[in-house]
Amino acid sequence: MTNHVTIHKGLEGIAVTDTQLSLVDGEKGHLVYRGHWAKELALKYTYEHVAFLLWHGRLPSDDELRAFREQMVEARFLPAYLKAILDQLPKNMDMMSVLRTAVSALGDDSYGWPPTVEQAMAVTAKVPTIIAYRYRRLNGQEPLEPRRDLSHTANYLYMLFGKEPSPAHVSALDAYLILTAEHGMNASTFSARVTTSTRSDLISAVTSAIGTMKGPLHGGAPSEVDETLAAIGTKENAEPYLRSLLERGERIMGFGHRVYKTRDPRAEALAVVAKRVAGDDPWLDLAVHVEEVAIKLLAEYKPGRKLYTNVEFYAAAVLRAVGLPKELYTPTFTLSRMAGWTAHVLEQAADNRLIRPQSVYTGPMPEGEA
Ligand SMILES: CC(=O)SCCNC(=O)CCNC(=O)[C@H](O)C(C)(C)COP(=O)(O)OP(=O)(O)OC[C@H]1O[C@@H](n2cnc3c(N)ncnc32)[C@H](O)[C@@H]1OP(=O)(O)O
Ligand SMILES: O=C([O-])CC(=O)C(=O)O
Repeated sequence: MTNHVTIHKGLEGIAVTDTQLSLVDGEKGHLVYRGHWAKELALKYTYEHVAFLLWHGRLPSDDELRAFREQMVEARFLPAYLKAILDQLPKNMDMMSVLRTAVSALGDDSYGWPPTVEQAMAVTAKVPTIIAYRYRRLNGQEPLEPRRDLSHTANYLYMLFGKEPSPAHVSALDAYLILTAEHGMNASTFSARVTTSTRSDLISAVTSAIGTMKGPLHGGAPSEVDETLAAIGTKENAEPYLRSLLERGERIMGFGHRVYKTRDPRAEALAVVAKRVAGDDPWLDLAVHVEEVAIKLLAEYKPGRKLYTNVEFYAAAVLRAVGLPKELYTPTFTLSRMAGWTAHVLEQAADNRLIRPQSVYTGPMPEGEA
């Protein structure tokens, strides 16, 4: 019977659920969160507004936002046992593995089934504190407690660098966190939904998602964009460098997308944010040139594949401009996607069906009758 099953490797083009959370239109290059253009949300609102929107289905009133912020602030602090775990982890464990472990360790019995908005908020609020705690320890600095008077985004930068960030840096990072908060059935969100579909808890779902986010074909790309630019070094070297990469059959990080067959609308928006926050950085000037050359060469080497800039290319530019080191690019992407993953967990749980696709066995059969 399985012989008649069609195989869809990578589940390309297969819809596994309906969703109220986001529309990713790959042909038109549109991204909508619950009836709002993501790029407009990024210009007008804060991360807290968008988390509320994703979890509750509408933007908050002023009073609701105030109460919501207070709850998020209360949830930012790490329990002592988690700090002790973080202190025990080996120094050579990368930040995504640290996050996966620390988030998993939060999973006490307050995270029982069914998942709730309170649970989503409790873990989302702690992720910046976990990253900053570990970052400062690794750099030989005393970790800082969260500040109650700062927004989610400003407090993250404060806990990392020990000084209140400039409004320009906060609004640039908010724009990035909003633009990457949610993105349909991407690989890590799918992981979260598969885990939830077994009626496992929210912490387990987020832990699955973090493991999936880590890979260089998904959330791991922006630090590799940084490395590519560093290796290119000068505008003159862009074409020979990228050509030799493509000749060797390698991929140019920050380009191509499973859904977008045009420029990713988030790349469009982040290029504007990057220009605003890092206008005279020669790195950005080089990035704009590299983008132009990469698109030209991808059309030459991969005709008809429609490979354009994805979110990760200018994500690297914005994250660098606000002072983040490249080992924090993917963890910061993870921090933003917490709102999207947990919103999907809530949506999956509300109308659950076990996700269990088929596979086609191609191995040998045992000899003799069954
Ligand atoms: C937040 C995010 O996850 S955004 C994506 C971040 N990832 C990256 O930037 C990594 C680089 N990009 C890629 O690897 C891919 O474009 C992906 C994984 C994002 C999407 O890949 P898929 O939908 O599976 O596309 P697929 O692998 O089928 O690629 C189609 C063709 O284009 C090529 N291609 C795709 N992206 C690239 C790239 N960045 N550089 C060079 N060639 C590429 C493939 O080699 C393939 O060529 P072929 O048909 O000759 O074999
Ligand atoms: O949608 C995808 O496949 C990857 C992506 O851009 C994201 O998760 O933001």
